[in-house]
Amino acid sequence: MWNAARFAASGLSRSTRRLSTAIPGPCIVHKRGADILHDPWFKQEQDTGFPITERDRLGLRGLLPPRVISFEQQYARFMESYRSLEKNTMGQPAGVVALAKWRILNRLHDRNETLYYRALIDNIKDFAPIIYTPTVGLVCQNYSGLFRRPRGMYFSAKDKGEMMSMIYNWPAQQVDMIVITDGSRILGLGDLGVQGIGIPIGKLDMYVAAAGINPQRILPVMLDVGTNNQKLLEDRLYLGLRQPRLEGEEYIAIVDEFMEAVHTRWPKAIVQFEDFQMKWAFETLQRYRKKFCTFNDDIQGTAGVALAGLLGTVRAQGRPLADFAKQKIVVVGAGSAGLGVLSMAVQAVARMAGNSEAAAHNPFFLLDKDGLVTKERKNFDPMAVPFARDPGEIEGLREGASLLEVVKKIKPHVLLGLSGVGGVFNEEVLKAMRESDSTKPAIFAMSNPTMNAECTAEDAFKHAGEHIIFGSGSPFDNVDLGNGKVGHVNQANNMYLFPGIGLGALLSGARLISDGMLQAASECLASYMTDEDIRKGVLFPSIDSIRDITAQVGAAVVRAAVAEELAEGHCEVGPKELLHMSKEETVEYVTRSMWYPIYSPLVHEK
Ligand SMILES: NC(=O)C1=CN([C@@H]2O[C@H](COP(=O)(O)OP(=O)(O)OC[C@H]3O[C@@H](n4cnc5c(N)ncnc54)[C@H](O)[C@@H]3O)[C@@H](O)[C@H]2O)C=CC1
Ligand SMILES: CC(=O)C(=O)O
Ligand SMILES: [Mg+2]
Repeated sequence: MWNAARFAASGLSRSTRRLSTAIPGPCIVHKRGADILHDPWFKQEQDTGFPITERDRLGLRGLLPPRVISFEQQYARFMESYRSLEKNTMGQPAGVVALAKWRILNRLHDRNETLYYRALIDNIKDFAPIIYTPTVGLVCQNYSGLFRRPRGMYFSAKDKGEMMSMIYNWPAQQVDMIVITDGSRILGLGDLGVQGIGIPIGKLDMYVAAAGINPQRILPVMLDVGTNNQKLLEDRLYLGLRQPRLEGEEYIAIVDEFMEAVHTRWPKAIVQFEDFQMKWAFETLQRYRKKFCTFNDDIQGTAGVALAGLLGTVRAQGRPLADFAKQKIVVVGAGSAGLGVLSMAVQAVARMAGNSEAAAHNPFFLLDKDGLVTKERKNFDPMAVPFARDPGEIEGLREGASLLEVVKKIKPHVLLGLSGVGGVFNEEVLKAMRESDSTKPAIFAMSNPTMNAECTAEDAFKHAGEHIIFGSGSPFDNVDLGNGKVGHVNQANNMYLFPGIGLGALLSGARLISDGMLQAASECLASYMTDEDIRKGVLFPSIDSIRDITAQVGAAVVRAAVAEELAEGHCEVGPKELLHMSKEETVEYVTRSMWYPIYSPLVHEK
C-alpha cells in the first residue's frame, strides 16, 4: 500500500514536496486573511490545520477556531463521519446510499483537496466505486440536479472563435493532464450531454490517486456541442446547450479549435479522449494522434487491459503464450471499445504466431446488436470490416447469428462483452459456455456501469461453472462457491492502464503516444501477476496496489518512448538521462515523480 511512510522513504525533500504542489515561489502566497481561506486554489491547504505561525503571518488569526487540528486528526474526523454515514444509510436503496457517499466525498474535495486525495489513496478500494464506476454513472445521470459548483472547463458550440482566449481563464500556470469528453457515450448510459463532465473528473481523480499527477495540474474538460437526448433537452434543470449535437465539419471545427488552444498554452499537456461516440472516437484519434500527445482511452486503454486479460487466460490454462493464436474468442460489441480490443489483439496474434500455421487461424468472432458480423453485412462501419467473418465459413453460422447460436457452435475459450447491454450473457448463453473447448473458459463482462454489465459475477459462476475466469468492468464482490471455495472477480477496467499511459507519456516528454508505448503498457500489465495468482484466476492486481502497477506501467511506457526516440524529456530529466536509466531506475524515477498529498508550508520557516 502507498502511504505517508512510503512517501517519506521515497526520499523526496521538503522543497521538492513544496514544488510538487506547484505553488509558485517560496513565500509562497501573496494573499492574506479571508482571501486565503476562500480562494479555491488554496483549498488544498489546511483550514483548521493552519499552524499558529502561519495564522500570524497570513492574517488568519481570529478567522479560525483557536485549536489547531493536525492532518491526522482531520483525516480521522472525516473517516468517522464517512463511516457513520455508511451506518446511518444502511438498508436504504443502493442509489440513495451511493449518492450520499458521493456527496460527502465531493464536499471534501471542494473543501480540502489534500485531505480528499489522501482519503482516496488510502481507501481506494472503498472509494473508487464512488468517484469512478459505477457511481460516477449515476452522478452523470443526475448531474444538473446535483450541481453545486463547477469543476473543470466547459467549451461549448457557442464559444467558437473564443477558445484561444478562454483557455487563459484557467487559473493554473501549468496543466499536465487533460481528460475531455463530449458526453455522447457516457459508460453504457448513452448521450448525457454536458452531464458527462463527471467522467473526466472521475478519470482525473484516478490519475491523482493512481499516477500521482499533481491535482493542480489536471484539467477536466467538457466539450458541449449539444445533445440528442430528448429527455435532457426537455429538462428545465439541464445545464448544457439546448440544441441537437453538431455534426460533420461543424463538430470537428470545434474540436480542432479546442486542441489548438490547449496546445498553444500548454504544448506538452497530454489529452485523453473519453466516452466519445464511436464515429468521433476513431475520427479524433486518427486526426490528432500524430500531431499531439493524445490517446483515446476507450479504444486504446481498454484494448491494452483486455489483451492482458486474454493473455492471462492463456496462462491460466497452463499453456504457452504462443497458444493465444489458437484460442477462439467471441467479442460482443463492435463499438469503439470492442474494435479497439480486436485491433490490438489481432496485432498480438500476428506478432506471436509469426509465419506459423497459427497465423492463418482467425481466432475472433465479432457480434453487434444485429448478431454475428460477416462480410455479407450491409452498411457496416468500415472500422469493423476487417473483423467480419466469411459467410458460410463455419457451417450453420449465418450472417447475424445470435450470440447463443455462436457460443453453441464455436464453443469459445473466451466470451468478451463490450456491448453496453446489461444481461446479454443470459442464463442460456452462460450455460452454453459449459461446453467451451477450454478447461478454464473466461467470461469478461466489461460494460459499465454495473447494471450494464453483460452478466453478474454470481450468474457467471452459477451458470457457466466454478472453474471459469471472470472479469467485469465495474466491481463485483468475489463469489462464495461453498465449501470454502471462492470465485475470484477481476476488475477488467482500463483504470489499470490509462494512469500509467498518461504518466509515462508525461515523464518521457513523448511527442506522441505510439502503438509501441501502448503495447508496452499492456505487456507490463499482462506480466504483473505471478503464475500462482494466475492459476487461481487472479489476472489483475487488487486496486489497493494501483500506485505500484501504475509505476510499472508508467516506466514501461517511458522506456518504449525512449526506444522509439520519441522522448524529449521532462523538467530537469532530459532524453539522454532517460536513455541511460536501467529498468529499475526508470521505475524509481516514475515512483519519485508521483505527487503525494501532504500539507505544504505557506510561509518560510525562519
Ligand atoms: N471495462 C472497461 O474498461 C471499459 C468498458 N467500456 C464499456 O463498453 C461498453 C461499450 O462501449 P463502446 O464500445 O464505446 O460503445 P459503442 O456504443 O461504440 O458500441 C456498442 C456496441 O455494442 C453493440 N451492441 C448493442 N447491443 C448489442 C447486443 N444486444 N448484442 C451485441 N452487441 C450489441 C452495438 O451494435 C455496438 O457495436 C460501454 O458500456 C462502456 O462502459 C468501454 C471502455 C472501457
Ligand atoms: C471504463 C470506461 O472507460 C468506460 O466504461 O467507458
Ligand atoms: Mg470510457
